[in-house]
Amino acid sequence: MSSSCGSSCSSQQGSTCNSGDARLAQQDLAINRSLGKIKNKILVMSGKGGVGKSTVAVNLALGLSRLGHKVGLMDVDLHGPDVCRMLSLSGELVAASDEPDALVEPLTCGTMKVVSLEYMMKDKDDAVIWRGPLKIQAIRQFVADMDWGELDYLVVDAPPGTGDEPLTVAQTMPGVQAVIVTTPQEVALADVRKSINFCRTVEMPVLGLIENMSGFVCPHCGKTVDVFGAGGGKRTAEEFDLPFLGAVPMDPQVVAGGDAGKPYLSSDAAAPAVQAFAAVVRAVETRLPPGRAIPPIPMASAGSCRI
Ligand SMILES: Nc1ncnc2c1ncn2[C@@H]1O[C@H](COP(=O)(O)OP(=O)(O)OP(=O)(O)O)[C@@H](O)[C@H]1O
Repeated sequence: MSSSCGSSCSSQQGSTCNSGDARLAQQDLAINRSLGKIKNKILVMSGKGGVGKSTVAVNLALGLSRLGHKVGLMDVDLHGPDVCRMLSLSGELVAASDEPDALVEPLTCGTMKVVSLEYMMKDKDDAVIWRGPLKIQAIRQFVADMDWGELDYLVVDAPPGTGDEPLTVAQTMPGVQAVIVTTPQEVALADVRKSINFCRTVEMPVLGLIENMSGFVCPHCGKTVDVFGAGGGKRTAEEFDLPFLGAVPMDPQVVAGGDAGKPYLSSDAAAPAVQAFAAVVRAVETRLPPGRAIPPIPMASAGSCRI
């Protein structure tokens, strides 16, 4: 971490650097302690915006928790933090005690622990104009200061692209694996290839690809209309020799659910997209088994949510 000081520190700056280094080293310890209790970390990312990454992150976390796993969900998408809105989750993040180094309790939604960088903003409608180092520090602090407890899965929702947020997650969370979300059209697939190359560069394994908005199943005749084409996600997965975790069709209920703060997995279980999401959740569970499953303990909800 001393590299952040540069080599031209004056002696006075040097002492600032040293105290900064000590603080970072202490934070590293806290991060390691926090992550040591988390069995699997999943970063949900996409090359392109609006492909359904937050929708996938929320429903994947919810699906895994419904299978009886202990799940945490962390939203590090500072520019469009949607996770709490999608869960109708409100409440305050509070420290467990008055001690200066007390851990902060995440919000709870059913048995899920949820944290969003949204809580770093004074006004939730403010635009975030943060430079890289501030974002990096905020994410590190969110990992270090949260009382995640023991988790089978921590699902992290990152903003689109390969910027500071996914890079910080990849560098801060050893063992984290990427789930890459795409839509079937070629422009989205071109960006997915960049995401795959990013994962290779930072040596983050790719757990698999998901093709979202993969056709629209007509509720009247049951016929599938390939609005954005179909099969591109699977082809890209094959091209890069990566697992394909499944294709989720378009369903207007996904939008309605997201806007109403009711996660899609809670809608009609017979809907093709609900079944497709459930299959994706099972594919993730199979490829990334939780190890020794810890029976879920229902937690008192610190906020309110609609799952
Ligand atoms: N399978 C689907 N069928 C219909 N609508 C969907 C589907 N998946 C996502 N959506 C809708 O598409 C919009 C974008 O989804 P979402 O916010 O999850 O994307 P994102 O990739 O996280 O966006 P951003 O780049 O802004 O972070 C939302 O209105 C969401 O409800």
